[in-house]
Amino acid sequence: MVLFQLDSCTLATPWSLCWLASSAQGHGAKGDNIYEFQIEFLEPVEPKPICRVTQRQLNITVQKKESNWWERLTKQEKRPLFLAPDFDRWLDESDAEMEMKEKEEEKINKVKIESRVPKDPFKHLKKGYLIMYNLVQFLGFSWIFVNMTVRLFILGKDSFYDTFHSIADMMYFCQTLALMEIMNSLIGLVRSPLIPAVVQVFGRNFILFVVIGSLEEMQSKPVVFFVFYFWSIAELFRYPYYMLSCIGIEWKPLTWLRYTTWIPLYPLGGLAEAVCVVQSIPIFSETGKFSLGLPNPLNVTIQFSFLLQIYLIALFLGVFVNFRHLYKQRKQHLGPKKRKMK
Ligand SMILES: CCCCCCCCCCCCC[C@@H](O)CC(=O)SCCNC(=O)CCNC(=O)[C@H](O)C(C)(C)COP(=O)(O)OP(=O)(O)OC[C@H]1O[C@@H](n2cnc3c(N)ncnc32)[C@H](O)[C@@H]1OP(=O)(O)O
Repeated sequence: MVLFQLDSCTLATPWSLCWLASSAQGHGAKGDNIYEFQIEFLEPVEPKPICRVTQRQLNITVQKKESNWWERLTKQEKRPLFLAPDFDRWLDESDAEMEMKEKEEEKINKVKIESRVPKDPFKHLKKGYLIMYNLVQFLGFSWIFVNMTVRLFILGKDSFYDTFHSIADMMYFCQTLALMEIMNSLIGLVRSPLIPAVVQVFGRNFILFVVIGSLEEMQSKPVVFFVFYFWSIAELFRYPYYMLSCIGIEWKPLTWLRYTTWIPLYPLGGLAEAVCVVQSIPIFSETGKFSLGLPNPLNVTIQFSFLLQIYLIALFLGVFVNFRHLYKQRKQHLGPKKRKMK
């Protein structure tokens, strides 16, 4: 390794701007010494080279006065012994021409595509709305998560029993607002397919508003803690990911978290929701709440607890549908990128 301390790096001789003379103090093949070199270029170059000293090397970038092809680098025909080409960055005439052609074609294609796609006059409004929507949801779910975590640390297991009473209002707010996700998908504001969004939002809201919200007996059960906790952890990564994507920023660790945390959380969340439903069945049976007495000669009543048993199957299917959807999304965002065919 050669360590240099750069003393000077100049283009010498005022009568011709063809020289690069450099001198540096450092530790190299001749120990601590002053190392110098001079190059006389074939044609004139710009007078101010860019010098950059890194721990490993000294980079001097010299620009040609006129951008044309030189037959060789130095005026003297024989290449100086200390000079060697860097083939990693080497370009010959045909490489450079190809590169220029590709760039031009890319530019033309971009202009063609842009002129084909009609400009959306509400683009900024839509983006503004999505940023605000994601920000509000992020703040809401962060509040839920922090509140629950702090209560868990302070109260321990006791916090399980009154999760609903301290969190419900914010959860109602966030989950009601989440109905917009169905709307966003329906009007094509975001690229989410409709079915996973419907399954997600209705599935959660059914648990929140009907199974827990309508039965006081359910509200003090510890399972509520787990349902709310699993929901909120996932959203801590999802909404900031969306927010950044709205402004065209991708932060790899966040993308990874958004498309990975659901792997344990989705089955756990689905399981907690199923436990909720199972625990509510005897309560709905006893109270007869939401049971439908149909006006018919046999006097048949459709028990809500029976519908809940059917819902358990739907929940299992819903988890499967969304798990598959999220798996596809993960592959698309984190899987190996497909190379463009030339
Ligand atoms: C009416 C009958 C209903 C019957 C229901 C019956 C049963 C239901 C059972 C339901 C079980 C639910 C269990 C569940 O509640 C358990 C849990 O949630 S546990 C906690 C863990 N959960 C999660 O991690 C899931 C979180 N939720 C989601 O991921 C979404 O809601 C989901 C719809 C599942 C998937 O999202 P999406 O389809 O949107 O995929 P992407 O995130 O990849 O987004 C696709 C592209 O759209 C862009 N996008 C989407 N939304 C936004 C936004 N708000 N702002 C900006 N951009 C957005 C996104 O960037 C992607 O674009 P690109 O591909 O270009 O990157």
